[in-house]
Amino acid sequence: MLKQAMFIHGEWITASDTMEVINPADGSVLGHVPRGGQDEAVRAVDAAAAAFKSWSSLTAGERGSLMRRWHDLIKQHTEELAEIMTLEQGKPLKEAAGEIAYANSFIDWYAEEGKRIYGETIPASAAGKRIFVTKQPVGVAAAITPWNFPASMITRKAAPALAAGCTVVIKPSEETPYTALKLAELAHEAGIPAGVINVVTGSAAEIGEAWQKDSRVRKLSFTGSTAVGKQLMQGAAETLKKISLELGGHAPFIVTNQADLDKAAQGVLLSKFRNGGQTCICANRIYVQAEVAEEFSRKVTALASRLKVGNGMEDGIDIGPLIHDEAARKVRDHIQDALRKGGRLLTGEQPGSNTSTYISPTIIMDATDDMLCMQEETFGPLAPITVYHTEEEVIDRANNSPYGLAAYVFTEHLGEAVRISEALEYGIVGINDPLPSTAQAPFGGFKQSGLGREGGHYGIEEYVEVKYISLGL
Ligand SMILES: NC(=O)C1=CN([C@@H]2O[C@H](COP(=O)(O)OP(=O)(O)OC[C@H]3O[C@@H](n4cnc5c(N)ncnc54)[C@H](O)[C@@H]3O)[C@@H](O)[C@H]2O)C=CC1
Ligand SMILES: O=C(O)[C@H](O)CS(=O)(=O)O
Repeated sequence: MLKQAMFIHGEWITASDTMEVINPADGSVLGHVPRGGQDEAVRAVDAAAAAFKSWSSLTAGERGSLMRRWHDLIKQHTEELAEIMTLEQGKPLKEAAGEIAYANSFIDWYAEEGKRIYGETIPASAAGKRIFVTKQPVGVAAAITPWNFPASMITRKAAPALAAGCTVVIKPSEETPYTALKLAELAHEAGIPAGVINVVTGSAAEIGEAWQKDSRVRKLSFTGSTAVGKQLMQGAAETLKKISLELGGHAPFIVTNQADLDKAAQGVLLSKFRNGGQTCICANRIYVQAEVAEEFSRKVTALASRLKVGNGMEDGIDIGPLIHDEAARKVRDHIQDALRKGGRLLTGEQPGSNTSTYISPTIIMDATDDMLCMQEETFGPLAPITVYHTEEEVIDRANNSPYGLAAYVFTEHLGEAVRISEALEYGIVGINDPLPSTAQAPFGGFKQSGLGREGGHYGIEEYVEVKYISLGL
């Protein structure tokens, strides 16, 4: 089930130098994948460059049909893919199966969208000329992806790339390579030609550097931390690649005194504790209007305290382990800092009570803006709640962040919803919706949360070049 090899030009490549893949549920070794480096990175670009001409020469319909077969195989293998994901990433099986469906929805959507990469004609200002605008695939696209969504962060890049006629080289996170390798195996089984999809495992720095320097790589798409994103952007500048960056977030979650408090409390549960809080768009700062603060905090605490934490392979688990000890340590640091600065623990992790990768959903009331959790992304199951008084105040506090990925506002008042959502400096705003992500909509952030969009017709534009043809008659 777990491929212990890289996938380049339709072949499984092993190596004597390998990297351990750890099961976050118990720290056991799941297997070993090749520690690829510069040579393997270049070999993958060789394969993708060699396959580009034939792949881009297919019609969009022919590429779409092959993508449809890939989609159908992924659907048939959902159970196996979900098990692989839970073993290497930790999320509960039901959530992993949900991610497989979400990942597959990008293949489904872009198998069709490739047929709608329209150009245009423009009335020429000069007599005897005709102006045509066409769109062509950029070429070899490199995708570097994170561990928190091991399937969907790959297909959110590979699907539009393939549909547009590009070929791809993929480096999954060293924490979660097996999901990516299984997706590549199924693509091969679907008949997607050798070299169109290549997966390289190994040294992130070496592989990343090789792809940044390689002029044949015309597009770099990255999902991960803002720090690494900035580094890749600098490297991509050397050969002026097109770049898409989906980076960190620090989402404000606003509950006004006009909110349906049951809906808002459920919204916190879905936004904050999905994937154990290890998502870039989960609620990080909860702002509740003073008049409803106590009632709301009681509701959300009652819901959160019922969530079951444990090994994602077991039935009935709502929150699995965090990805590794370092991630768990950061969450505990945020909890202890908040309590030291006057936060009130409503439910969850008592400081010093636990050092494992399992952290109970934790809610802290009376949060203040000087707390670490109110300034930097926690990436774990901690929900700090702070009170606000006026609409102007909450908009200013919500926007006071270097991040601008997702934000949420819960209110039943239409005018309030429109005013606040328009004033929020975020690329994604959920109004009474804690789960906005979907294949047909543009996902991406303002400020230091990234560049470009993934999903929807915006997402395929990232993989084409616009060509203007001027015809003199
Ligand atoms: N905006 C979004 O959609 C998402 C943002 N993130 C952000 O990423 C962070 C958590 O994910 P991580 O995987 O730990 O992020 P990370 O940035 O450490 O790693 C992401 C990917 O980049 C690779 N990488 C790391 N250093 C590299 C280098 N020097 N050159 C080339 N590749 C390199 C890693 O191997 C991995 O494949 C959080 O900050 C989270 O907010 C994560 C997922 C989605
Ligand atoms: O990496 C992430 O956190 C994802 O982009 C969030 S989502 O697309 O699964 O909502």
